[in-house]
Amino acid sequence: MEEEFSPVPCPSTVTVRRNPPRRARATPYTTAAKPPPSSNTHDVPSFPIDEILSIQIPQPEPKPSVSESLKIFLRIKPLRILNNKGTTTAAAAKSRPRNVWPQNPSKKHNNNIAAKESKKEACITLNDAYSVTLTPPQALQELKRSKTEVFEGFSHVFPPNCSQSDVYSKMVQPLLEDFLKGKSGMLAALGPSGSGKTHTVFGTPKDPGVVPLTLRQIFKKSDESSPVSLRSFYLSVFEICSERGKGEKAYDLLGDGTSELSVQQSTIRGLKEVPIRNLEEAESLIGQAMLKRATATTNSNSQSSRSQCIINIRAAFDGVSNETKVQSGDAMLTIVDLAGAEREKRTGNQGERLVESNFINKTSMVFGQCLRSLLEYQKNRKKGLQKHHQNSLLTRYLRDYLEGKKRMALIITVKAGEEDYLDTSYLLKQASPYMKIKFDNIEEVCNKRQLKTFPRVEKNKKMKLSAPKTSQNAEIVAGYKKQIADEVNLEGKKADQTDKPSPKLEQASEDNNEREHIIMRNFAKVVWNVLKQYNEKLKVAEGDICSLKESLRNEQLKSRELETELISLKSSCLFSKSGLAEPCLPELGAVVHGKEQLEVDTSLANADRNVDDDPCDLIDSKREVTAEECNESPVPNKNVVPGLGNEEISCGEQKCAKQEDLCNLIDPRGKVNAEGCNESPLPIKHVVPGLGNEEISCDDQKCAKQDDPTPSPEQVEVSLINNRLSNIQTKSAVSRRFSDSVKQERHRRLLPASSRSLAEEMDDLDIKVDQIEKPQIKLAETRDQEKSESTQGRDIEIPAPETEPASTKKRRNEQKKPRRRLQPASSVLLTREINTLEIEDDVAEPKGTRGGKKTTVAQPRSQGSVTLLRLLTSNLHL
Ligand SMILES: Nc1ncnc2c1ncn2[C@@H]1O[C@H](COP(=O)(O)OP(=O)(O)OP(=O)(O)O)[C@@H](O)[C@H]1O
Repeated sequence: MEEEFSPVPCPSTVTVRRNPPRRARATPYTTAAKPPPSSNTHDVPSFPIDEILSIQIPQPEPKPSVSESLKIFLRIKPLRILNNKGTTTAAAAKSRPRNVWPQNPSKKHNNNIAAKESKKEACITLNDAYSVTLTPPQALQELKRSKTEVFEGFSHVFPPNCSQSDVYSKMVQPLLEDFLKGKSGMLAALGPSGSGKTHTVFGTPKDPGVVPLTLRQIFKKSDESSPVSLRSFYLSVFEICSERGKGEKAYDLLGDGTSELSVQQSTIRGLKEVPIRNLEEAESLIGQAMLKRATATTNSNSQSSRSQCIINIRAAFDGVSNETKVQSGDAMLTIVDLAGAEREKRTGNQGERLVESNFINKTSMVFGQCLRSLLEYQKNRKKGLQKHHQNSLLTRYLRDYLEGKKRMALIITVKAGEEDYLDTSYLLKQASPYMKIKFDNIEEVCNKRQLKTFPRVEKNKKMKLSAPKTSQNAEIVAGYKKQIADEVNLEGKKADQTDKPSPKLEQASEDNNEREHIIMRNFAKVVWNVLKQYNEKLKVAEGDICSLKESLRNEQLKSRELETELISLKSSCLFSKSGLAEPCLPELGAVVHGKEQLEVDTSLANADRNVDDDPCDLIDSKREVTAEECNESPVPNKNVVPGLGNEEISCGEQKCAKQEDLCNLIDPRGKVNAEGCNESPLPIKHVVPGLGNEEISCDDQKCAKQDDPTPSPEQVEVSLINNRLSNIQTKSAVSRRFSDSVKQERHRRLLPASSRSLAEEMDDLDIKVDQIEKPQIKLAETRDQEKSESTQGRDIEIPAPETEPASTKKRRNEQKKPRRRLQPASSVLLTREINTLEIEDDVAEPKGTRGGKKTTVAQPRSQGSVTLLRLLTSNLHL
């Protein structure tokens, strides 16, 4: 047991397959056959648009036009015909003259003919249902004028012993089926006189022919298919004969009276179309027509037809389908019994009968010409169709059939006797090529404009001679007839309460399904094409989007590179700035300038707080400003520390001490402006590198006052400091109390002789410079002088420090561009002397211990200086 549960030893090597074998993606075709798994119902596959778009829809092949050959039937007349008694008699002997003329006078002669006919052999034998063999008589064979021929290709060959029903079922039944479906058709009987055309078409009461059997079948089907028939049948019969060889005339065989029809062009007017409601009425009308037809007794036929007889059976579909709501049309079934061509020798016709015979032969000839022309036209359509139909009234009436536009059938009746060999041979040779005639199935085209809404009324007066036009209306709507018939059948079935649908109904539903299928297929094709076009456009748009994205990415890279380059340039320029170099770029300079301005503002704000706290400290912190005011000139002892907010530009320790001592005195009058500095004859310029307002000149302050009478906090602060310091200076004191001229005079008096000359020179320079300066500055000076004078004897109120906008300050700084002025050497010496004098004066004053180191330079003070100092001191205390 332990061995069974022992762990399986690990293999020495393990093969891990990382990528399992992949299978090809299943196509819709492969997946369609498999049932969808029930477990993956939530996994909706992606729409296989690619596969669908790749499918090529096969284009439907054009339907070949439905065409059929001309059907030609052959019926062989029996040599011997059974009589009513059941005995066999010769066909010729059986013929009983009815309209006796010309009658054979000798009864004996007829008996001889019958005897001869019984002894003769047949010239035509039936090979099969579609071919016959024609054998010439022995006499002709000996003369070698003719030989045995085989004629084949018939639709059907009716043997001599065939019945009328056989002929009907094989020949007429298909036509009748199409006729009931709404397709018109025509059947014509051709053959020599006495061959049995009339017998085939009409028959006898005991052996009815095609027409009676058709009528029977029509009413039989009508009764069976639709109890409430929506179809109406009409019958019209007329004949075309010659009138004494002068022309053709049409007679209505169903009319009364003269029954002559008016023929205009191809239209027969006055033809009576009798509605037939049942078989009895129809047979009665047919019998009436047969009695009126012109016949005559010839040697070939005791009751030979002397006219072309046309029977029309029209079916009118007047009902309306409940489903399709379309109206029906008509169909026409035309049966023609032609007069038999006859040879003069055989018929023995003379006189008027001979004229009739010529007319009959001519009509038969034109009929044959039309068929041959149609055959040639179908073989070579470039040749054109010969209009032989215009040569006879009958062919004009049957034009559409003879031009192959409608379907027709021919039955050739022949006699099988040896003496009939020539007639039969001639006819078969003529008719054999007709078997190649094709009829296009153009009748199935439905023209809805010709549909009729209500049942037709009887049309007896007018009838168009052109049969195609008459029947076209009915044939165009053939498709709808079928639907109506199906609807009728459906109603009939409903009445019978039978669940099983009729074949017609199924056919109708199949037709509807086929139609819907065709519509949906065409619609799918259109949608398919649209989808393909959209797919192509979508691909193009995606390509554009990709290119735009690529260009955008490139632009972003370029922008980043430019930014990096700009930053490097800024950094390099900042380094250059730190080395007291000008900014490399204006923007960078502006940035640096703004930064410096911000630093200055910050420092000034701090100074404001210091001033508020202790004006003396303010003086200390801003001492360099005062030093600049006083020692902007290239004085050797001037110390400039650029870049520091509290750069100390000290004129000497004793000066600072003096400032500290005098701060309390200056404070109440702290509003004294610093323009006093400029009032000195020396143009003093103050430059403090590293500050936003590096150069603070008294001239600039004056300009600022002109622009803005309300001093900014910084201005007030700086001016306060400067004034305080300048009050210490003798020069400043003097300048506050005297005008320029007085000041100059005082300078002259105070300065030594050597310095006085220099001072005069400096005055000249100053005057020249002042003349160059703007008038505003002069006005400001004047105003400041007045203000300074007005401040005498009253306290100066220091306005509360206000925050000056940075923009205003910047503008003012921009306007107050520092103007460097070169000073001559004499001016330098004079300034130095003045400073020395001031320092000496200051030193002479008693000083406190505050302010740091004190300069202990002891120089002898002149009397004038002492007086001046006293005067200044006394004035300050006023
Ligand atoms: N198949 C047949 N069976 C029995 N009798 C026939 C047959 N064919 C013709 N007959 C008879 O032959 C005779 C002549 O026939 P029919 O009148 O039909 O000839 P036809 O071709 O019409 O001649 P026509 O052109 O002169 O009018 C008729 O009496 C007819 O009954």
